[in-house]
Amino acid sequence: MQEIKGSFNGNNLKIGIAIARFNSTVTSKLLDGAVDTLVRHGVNEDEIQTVWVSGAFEIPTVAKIMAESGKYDGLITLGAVIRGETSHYDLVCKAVADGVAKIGIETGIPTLFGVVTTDTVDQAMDRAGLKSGNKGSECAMDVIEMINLKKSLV
Ligand SMILES: Nc1c(NC[C@H](O)[C@H](O)[C@H](O)CO)[nH]c(=O)[nH]c1=O
Ligand SMILES: CC(=O)[C@@H](O)COP(=O)(O)O
Repeated sequence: MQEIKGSFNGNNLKIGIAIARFNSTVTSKLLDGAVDTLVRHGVNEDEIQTVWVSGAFEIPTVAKIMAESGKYDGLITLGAVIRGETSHYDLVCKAVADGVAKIGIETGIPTLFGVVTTDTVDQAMDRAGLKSGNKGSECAMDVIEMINLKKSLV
């Protein structure tokens, strides 16, 4: 049986990050985790470009532009959608998840979903480096693996 696996070697990779300012106390920690993990796996920090948008809802638009630019081997999207009093949470979450998912499929550029969607601030913070890990760091590992997996498949 032949197994094809992606390595976690980030050397010479160009990574784009689309990140929301909304809940920046959380998203900035996601970014720190992502950049730290990318660099620790060989990505040159000068080859990481971060693009800030207002809120998570704007992420798919910018990420699609980045994917189609040809400048990046892979993308990470980072945001924090925290439930409020209305149904807005559900609409934003679905729009962002659906939008980000299409980017990788439509463009072939590995695009990771690093948007935490939580009921409380504590849950979001827990996933930005506290007891539940750092979603940004997880996406950094996974985008490197996906890029290298793609290289071995095409
Ligand atoms: N409530 C949250 C938002 N809301 C803003 C939207 O993302 C969007 O910017 C606005 O609807 C204008 O298009 N955004 C988050 O990232 N997190 C939230 O909790
Ligand atoms: C995720 C959201 O859009 C939400 O935080 C907005 O809060 P609210 O539903 O109370 O307007």
